[in-house]
Amino acid sequence: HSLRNIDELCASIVRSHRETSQCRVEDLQALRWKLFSREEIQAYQNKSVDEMWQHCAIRLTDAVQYVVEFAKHIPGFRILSQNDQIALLKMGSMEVVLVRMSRLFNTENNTVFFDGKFAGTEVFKSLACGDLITAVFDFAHGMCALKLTEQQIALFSALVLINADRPCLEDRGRVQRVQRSVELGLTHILHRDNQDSLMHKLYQRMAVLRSLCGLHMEKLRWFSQRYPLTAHSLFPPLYKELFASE
Ligand SMILES: CCS(=O)(=O)c1ccc(CC(=O)Nc2ccc(-c3ccc(CC(C)C)c(C#N)c3)c(C(F)(F)F)c2)cc1
Repeated sequence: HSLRNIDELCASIVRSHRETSQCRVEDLQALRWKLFSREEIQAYQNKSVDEMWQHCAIRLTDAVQYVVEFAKHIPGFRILSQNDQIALLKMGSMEVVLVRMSRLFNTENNTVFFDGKFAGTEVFKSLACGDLITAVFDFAHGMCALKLTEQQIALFSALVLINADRPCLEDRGRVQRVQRSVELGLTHILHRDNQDSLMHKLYQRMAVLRSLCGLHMEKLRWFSQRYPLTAHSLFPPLYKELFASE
């Protein structure tokens, strides 16, 4: 890999990240004090479990669709087989959504951008998934503490997605080669920013992400058993395809 290739790789991943972010972080920073009123919070808390799950599944699927677009523009992702692309998205898209979501987190009042305003954990009470929501918020806090730049987040997101350790890959060797080039890109960016020490912290974040998404799948299994009709006929097809473990 000549340096020029790595620079080109980083530039295309950063461009893809910017073009596939549902909204620009600077626009949302202006909204960071736009909180839900007591009545609006009450309305969310009055929703039934399956109503709130369906509402969140739709919001999550919106965010996942942008991650699918991001993946398709990563050089090296496109050259993978269809099956390997699906396998990587099945395991990694939720993780990238959570990395992206942490950019829209206000650590001063512990709120995250959701449905057009900034929501605290109490908004999600009717999901009956307090531990998952707490874990999502804690992860966002941890990510904010690293104060990553958009370029660092772009390369980190690509690395979260292109992970050769994922189960059921057809051509693990090819995924490894793409993963290594993205790793080189991330270390190159961190070195250029004089933040080499961030690399091991980012690997720790990846481990937390994996357990977080494991918890999400566990809750989804619980929910699908309890509310099969909602899970099978009211969830967005992409959500079911990516997260339902059938
Ligand atoms: C700036 C562009 S962007 O970064 O792409 C972007 C652009 C828009 C948004 C808004 C957005 O979609 N926020 C949102 C969506 C769903 C959820 C959520 C809801 C419930 C659950 C639990 C599960 C049982 C369904 C989970 C999980 N796991 C996640 C959340 C938040 F995590 F906060 F609860 C926020 C966020 C980023």
